[in-house]
Amino acid sequence: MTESLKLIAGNWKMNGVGESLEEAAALRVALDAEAANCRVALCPPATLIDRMAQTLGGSAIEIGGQDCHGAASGAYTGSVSAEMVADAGANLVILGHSERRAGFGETDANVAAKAEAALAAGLEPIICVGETLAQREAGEAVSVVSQQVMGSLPVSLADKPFAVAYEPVWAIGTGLTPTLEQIEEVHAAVRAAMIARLGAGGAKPVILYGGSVKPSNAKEILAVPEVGGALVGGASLKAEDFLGIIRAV
Ligand SMILES: O=C[C@H](O)COP(=O)(O)O
Repeated sequence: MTESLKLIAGNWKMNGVGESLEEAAALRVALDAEAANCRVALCPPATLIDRMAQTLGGSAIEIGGQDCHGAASGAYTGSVSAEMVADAGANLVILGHSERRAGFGETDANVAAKAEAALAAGLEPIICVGETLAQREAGEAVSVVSQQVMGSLPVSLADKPFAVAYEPVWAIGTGLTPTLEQIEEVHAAVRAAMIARLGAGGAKPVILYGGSVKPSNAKEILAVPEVGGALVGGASLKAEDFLGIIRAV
């Protein structure tokens, strides 16, 4: 069981232009006035990291990228390296989100390479895993997620700060969530796989839950054993919604 501070991270996905930073500014004002009982992060599109860093500079709110390339530099048109993400002002980076695994063919090995690159750039990776609906219905959720953890976490993470996010694919953006028992079962399996992969280094990092987290369900989900925070999509786009989740910690 981890003693680490919970982490509430907002993944804006491919949403947001400059004026969206007003939501980040509003979040900052609120959290300047009432300190959060947890770590709080916003992960905007890469184009907004720099301006978000200016908007949030000096506040406790952390900033994450949504992806990075596994190579340090080179002929990879359209890609962004971990060093670029860090240089723009982020200290975290989401890796292996199911939308990248499914839409861009990312494998566990790709994700592990990206995690190595993130570590080299001084970024804290948030490594995502999760089963599809077909895999859950086939009774394979625990085995699929455990294999993703084993394959996506490089052993070099053992003594470094990082997080794993369990996001059932079928719960993302659907309004559906697993039962609390299902969340507890998979989080326990993720923890076991982290320890199997990293030894004692797998015991402490937080395991986030992601998938249709909102102010109305955050409290019960965050109270589940081994749920060390949340990776929030849609409900992170508006400061007031995101604050509702932060206040549930
Ligand atoms: O990264 C965030 C997850 O994909 C969850 O998205 P959601 O909260 O919109 O379901």
